[in-house]
Amino acid sequence: MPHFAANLSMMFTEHGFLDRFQAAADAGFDAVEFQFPYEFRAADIAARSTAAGVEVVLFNLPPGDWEAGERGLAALPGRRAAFDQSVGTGLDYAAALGTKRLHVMAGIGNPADAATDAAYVVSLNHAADAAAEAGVMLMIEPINGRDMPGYFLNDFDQAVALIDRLGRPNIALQFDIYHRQILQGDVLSGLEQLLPVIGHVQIASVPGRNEPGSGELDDFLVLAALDRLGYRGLVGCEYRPAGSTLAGLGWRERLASGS
Ligand SMILES: O=C(O)C(=O)[C@@H](O)CO
Ligand SMILES: [Mg+2]
Repeated sequence: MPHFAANLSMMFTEHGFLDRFQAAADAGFDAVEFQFPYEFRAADIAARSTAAGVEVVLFNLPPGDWEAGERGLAALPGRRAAFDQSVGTGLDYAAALGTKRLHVMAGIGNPADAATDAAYVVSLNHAADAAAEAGVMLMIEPINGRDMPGYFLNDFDQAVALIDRLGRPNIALQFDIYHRQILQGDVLSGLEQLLPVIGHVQIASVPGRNEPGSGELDDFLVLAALDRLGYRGLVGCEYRPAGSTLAGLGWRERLASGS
């Protein structure tokens, strides 16, 4: 059975953010991830994750001005200084929380635009240098255009070609099964082919983005395939519980029992 991390931006939202660490631990998780921790002090988050005994395995770099529509800065030609600053902030939080994986959001932009593509490459190279010094892996994640219209990185082939082109050992693919199924399906072949460049996996049902096992895909078959393929990394539960978080956790027992 894969090693699961509760996504605290989507799960346990019955509690305030800082209380979600203990709630996840009480529900049997020893690892958590979340999207943006930046409205809280890193020291306060570290105190809560340590007290709860959960490892913080992944979060995102600051995404720019979310309210104004920004969804990451890496591919924005005019936002290089802000991107560099976001790398510093993300790495400071990672050091305080003991986190070894950071997701770099690309931003809204046209993948066919040469200046945008060039900005993305320069940004990722810069971030990879800084992250390598800190022993941190950077993740890039294709995101479907229904959830995030106009997102620059919206294709798995595009992401893998970029990882190859950059050739940086600390840049890997965040394979979100939910986005993959919406973007192109063929999930099992994708996992098998891309395993060497996968640094983190996330899961949610499609199309509802709810608990695994509640959508169009046989999520249990996919999770079994991850085991069979030898994936030993984390699987982030990046789903919105259909009801209460605890009531929705029965999928773990169903997975364990194979029913
Ligand atoms: O939307 C997703 O999928 C993510 O992994 C987020 O971190 C991006 O906001
Ligand atoms: Mg994701």
